Amino acid sequence: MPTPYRPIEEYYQLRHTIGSGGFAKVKLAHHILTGEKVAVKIMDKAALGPDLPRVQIEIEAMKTLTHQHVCKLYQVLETDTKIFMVLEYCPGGELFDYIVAKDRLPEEEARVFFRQIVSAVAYIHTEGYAHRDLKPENLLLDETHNLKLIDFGLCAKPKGGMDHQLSTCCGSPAYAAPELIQGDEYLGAEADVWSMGVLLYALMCGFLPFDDDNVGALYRKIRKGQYEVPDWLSPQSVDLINVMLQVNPKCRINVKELLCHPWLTEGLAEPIDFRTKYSNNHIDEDCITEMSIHFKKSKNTMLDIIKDWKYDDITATYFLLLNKKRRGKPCRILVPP
Ligand SMILES: COc1cc(O)cc(Nc2ccc(C(=O)Nc3ccc4c(c3)C[NH2+]CC4)cc2)c1
Repeated sequence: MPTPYRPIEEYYQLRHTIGSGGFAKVKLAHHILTGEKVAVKIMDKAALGPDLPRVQIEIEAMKTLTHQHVCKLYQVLETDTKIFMVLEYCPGGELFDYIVAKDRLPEEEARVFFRQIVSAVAYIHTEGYAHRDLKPENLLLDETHNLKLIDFGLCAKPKGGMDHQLSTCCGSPAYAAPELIQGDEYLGAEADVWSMGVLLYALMCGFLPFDDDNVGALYRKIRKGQYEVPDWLSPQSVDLINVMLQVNPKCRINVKELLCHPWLTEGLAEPIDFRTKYSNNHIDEDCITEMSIHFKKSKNTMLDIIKDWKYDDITATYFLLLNKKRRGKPCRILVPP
C-alpha cells in the first residue's frame, strides 16, 4: 500500500477496491481488533477541491445519524492529503443494480424495501436533515438484504430547521422535485418526498416516470408531472405514487402521512416505526467490559471515553463489537491486550 494509507493501516487491513466514483474510491477492509469487515471511502483532498466542504457536511451529518437503515459511519481519519471514512459494510451492492437484474419488483417486495426507505428518511428529517439526493444508487443492500441509505454529500441541515427554505439546486435530475429544478425556494423534506415517489415508481415499474436524454425536455416533463401508469400497478400503489408526485409541494403528501398510507401499512397493525433501534446514551455492557480489558482502562473510564463519540478507533471498536454481538458472534477483541 502506498505510504499515504499508512495511518488507516494501523487499524484496518485494506483489501481490494469495491467502487470508485468522482473524487472517491471505496475499499473493502478488515478491522484488526474485531475482524469485522468495513468499507473505507478514501478521498484525496486536492482532487476534492471546492467539494471539500461537502465532505465535512456529510461527516458532521453522519456523526449524528445512527439508524438501522442508514449506513453507519464508524471512524474518520484525516492526513494532510487524504480523508478516510470508515463505513458500514454493505455487500449486496446498489438497489439500482438489484432492480435492473430483476427488471422490476413485485409490489410485496417493493413494499418491504420502501418501508425501509421511508423509515430512514423520516428519521433523518426528525434529526433535522434532508438528503436531497435520494435515488436507487444511494441505497445499498447489507448482508441481511436490508437497505442502507448512503452518500449524505448533498444533505442539508437548514439553520432554521426543516421548515426553513432551501435554494441550492442539487441531486440527480430524474429524481429532482419540480420546485427544486425550477430554482424556487423549496423545503428539503418536500423535495425528498418527491424523490421517494420517483424511487417507488422505479422499484415497481423498472423505468423512470420522467425520462429524456435532453435535460430541458426532462425538466419540462417533471414540471408537467405527467407519467405513464402501467397496468400491473394496483390501485393503492397508483394512489400513493399520485400523492407523492404532486407538482405543487403543498398538495404533496408529507412524511408523517406517508408513514400511515394504506399501501405502506398493508398487513401491518401500526404505522411504520421510523425510530432508531440504536440509543446513543445506553452503552452496551459487554462492549465496555471487552474494551476496558483490551485498552487497560477501568470500566468507568472506558465508558466516558466511548461517550465522547470522537469517531476515532474507540468509536469504531465499540460499534463493530456491538455489530458482532447483534449478529450472534462473541463480543470479543481478537488481539491480545
Ligand atoms: C454514510 O454511508 C456512506 C456514505 C458515503 O458517502 C458513501 C458510502 N458508500 C459505500 C459504498 C459501498 C459500500 C460497501 O460496503 N460496498 C460493498 C462491500 C462489499 C461488496 C460489495 C460492495 C459488492 N461486491 C461484493 C462485496 C459501503 C459504503 C456510504
